[in-house]
Amino acid sequence: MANSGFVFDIKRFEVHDGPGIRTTVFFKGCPLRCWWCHNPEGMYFSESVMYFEYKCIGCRTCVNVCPLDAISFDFGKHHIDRLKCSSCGICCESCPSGALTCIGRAVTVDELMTEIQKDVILYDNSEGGVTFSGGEPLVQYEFLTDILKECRKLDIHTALDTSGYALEDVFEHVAENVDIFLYDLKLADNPSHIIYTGVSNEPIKKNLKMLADSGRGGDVILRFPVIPGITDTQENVEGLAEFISTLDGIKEIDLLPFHDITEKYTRLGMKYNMSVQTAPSKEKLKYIKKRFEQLGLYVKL
Ligand SMILES: C[S@@+](CC[C@H](N)C(=O)[O-])C[C@H]1O[C@@H](n2cnc3c(N)ncnc32)[C@H](O)[C@@H]1O
Ligand code: SF4
Ligand code: SF4
Ligand code: SF4
Repeated sequence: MANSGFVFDIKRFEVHDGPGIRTTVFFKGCPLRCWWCHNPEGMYFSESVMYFEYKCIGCRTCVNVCPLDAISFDFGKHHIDRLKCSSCGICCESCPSGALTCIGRAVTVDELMTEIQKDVILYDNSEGGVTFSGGEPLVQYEFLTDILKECRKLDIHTALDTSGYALEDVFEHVAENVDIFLYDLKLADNPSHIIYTGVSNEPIKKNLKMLADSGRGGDVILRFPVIPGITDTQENVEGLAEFISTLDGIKEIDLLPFHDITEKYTRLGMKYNMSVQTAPSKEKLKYIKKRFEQLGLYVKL
């Protein structure tokens, strides 16, 4: 039994992560590397050091305390050598202005349940609950299962915001304790999926098909990130429509138009692969909406 897990955020009063008012718990770690990911701080399992330039007062405390000499000022500009950094967190603790922040912390099942239970009244009044997102929550499947079981005991509604990328038996085991799934579909073509996310889409399709075949299609809300030039092409939309049409019971797909987060990647010292920084056009969204409506789906935008 996993008594603790690693999370990077807990947001209360969320209204976009499933029905009603919800608390969203963001798990650290993800096996995918989607080019457009707006939560890059969730990709790595270790703590992520974020640097906010506008808060830095240039005191150089961080340079002096770093045990690995990973911080320097190059021509007056703060620099973290990410290859040297071990994410020990000492610089974040010592920074007087909050310019350096360490993202990610361990929480026990009890601590997380205490946090989740703070808003039980709101969940009850709004038919809401708790959503597990990330990163990819399935990576910490033992911890996730423990939390899901606790929520079920207390009759707290649960949603799993997932890429669906997991071994079949792991997915099946976790799914037993989940009320609804916010299940992402990104790219229909496998070679493209590998290029843009780093992994095959086969386990993702298989796990979704398994849910639909077991009569749980009605518990699935599909999510489609509309990424200009990558996922919003006619070829991809047709490919996904073809796959979705083989799934029983699914009634809804939510379109998530691309939004740019270049700044977050800069603060994390990570490379941002997206060359396009604009949202998809209204015409494109209209076309995609119409195409999925033709499958009899309710399309939320
Ligand atoms: C960050 S992911 C976490 C859950 C899970 N790993 C997944 O991919 O579904 C949550 C949602 O954000 C969407 N998303 C990620 N980056 C985005 C971006 N730049 N613009 C719009 N949606 C994005 C994903 O497609 C997914 O539906
Ligand atoms: S987290 Fe630790 S190793 Fe990394 S830069 Fe800060 S002090 Fe140095
Ligand atoms: S300790 Fe904080 S404020 Fe001081 S130089 Fe480092 S990042 Fe800037
Ligand atoms: S699967 Fe989700 S969390 Fe992981 S990189 Fe892709 S969008 Fe980000």
